[in-house]
Amino acid sequence: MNDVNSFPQALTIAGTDSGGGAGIMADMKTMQECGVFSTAVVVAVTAQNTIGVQNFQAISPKLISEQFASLNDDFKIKACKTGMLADAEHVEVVYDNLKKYDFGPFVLDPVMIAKGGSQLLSDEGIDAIKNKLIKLATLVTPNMPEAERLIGSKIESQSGMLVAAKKIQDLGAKNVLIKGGHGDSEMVRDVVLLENGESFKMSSKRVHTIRTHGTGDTISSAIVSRLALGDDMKSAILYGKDFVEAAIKNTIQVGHGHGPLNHWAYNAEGAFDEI
Ligand SMILES: Nc1ncnc2c1ncn2[C@@H]1O[C@H](COP(=O)(O)OP(=O)(O)OP(=O)(O)O)[C@@H](O)[C@H]1O
Ligand SMILES: Cc1ncc(CO)c(N)n1
Repeated sequence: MNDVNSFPQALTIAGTDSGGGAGIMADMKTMQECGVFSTAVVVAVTAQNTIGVQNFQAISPKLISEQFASLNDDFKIKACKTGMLADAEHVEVVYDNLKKYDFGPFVLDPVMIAKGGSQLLSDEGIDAIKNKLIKLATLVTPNMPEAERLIGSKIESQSGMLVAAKKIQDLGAKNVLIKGGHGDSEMVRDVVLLENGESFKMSSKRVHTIRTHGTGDTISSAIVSRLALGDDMKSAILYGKDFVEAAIKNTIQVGHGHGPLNHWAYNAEGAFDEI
């Protein structure tokens, strides 16, 4: 008999972006391009575009748990990630559900503030991630301000990024990727610390563009996709970096502000040169 769940399936647990460039929308577009079937637990709905977040509302914890149960009843999720979680109550309900079900390796993207400056997670929510949810994480992927918030101090240098990664690992995450997209240095540097103690950096030339909406969602979703396909953590992270780099470099002209990435680009590099 055919196994109804033989096709690789991944899950994003996050907020929607009506503008299509970040959150669940960026996650599902990325997973689609990476060749996995994507599913979603909606934690919050934002009214958002490339200019900013105009409003958001979190979904009731009951309905969030019902979404988890629906997925568990019918799918075989091979890897999952979280994005925008809104507040402490919602971090807690996600924690409870991730403890309850086996959805494979868990990538925690500790989304705190959108590119336009809006706060997408309350201070209590940040504490709940730091004290609880992070302990379930196979990989955590903070950007620089998020990493600083998690460790409670400034990161001043590249060696400081590795020290910070170690402190974040000590909070309970198995593997740590600190993303270096923020700032204006000519080179963008991400730092990785793996479960076995191996560390490495991923460097690329900064693309001078304001069209960087959803970079973090995109790299974490590409990593989750590769984990769902069976990659080891290091290969999945290296793939994620290549995927997001192509998506940033091959700009598409959409929206008036922090425009979305080109999620087709990795699979079609060169095809967008004339657009
Ligand atoms: N301008 C850029 N040029 C090249 N690479 C970039 C640029 N901005 C971000 N990146 C890369 O994109 C990935 C995501 O990094 P970033 O620090 O932007 O995450 P983020 O702040 O979580 O994103 P967001 O909150 O918008 O989703 C990293 O691999 C980073 O190196
Ligand atoms: C819903 C949502 N999730 C994440 C981000 C961060 O990219 C955003 N701007 N909006």
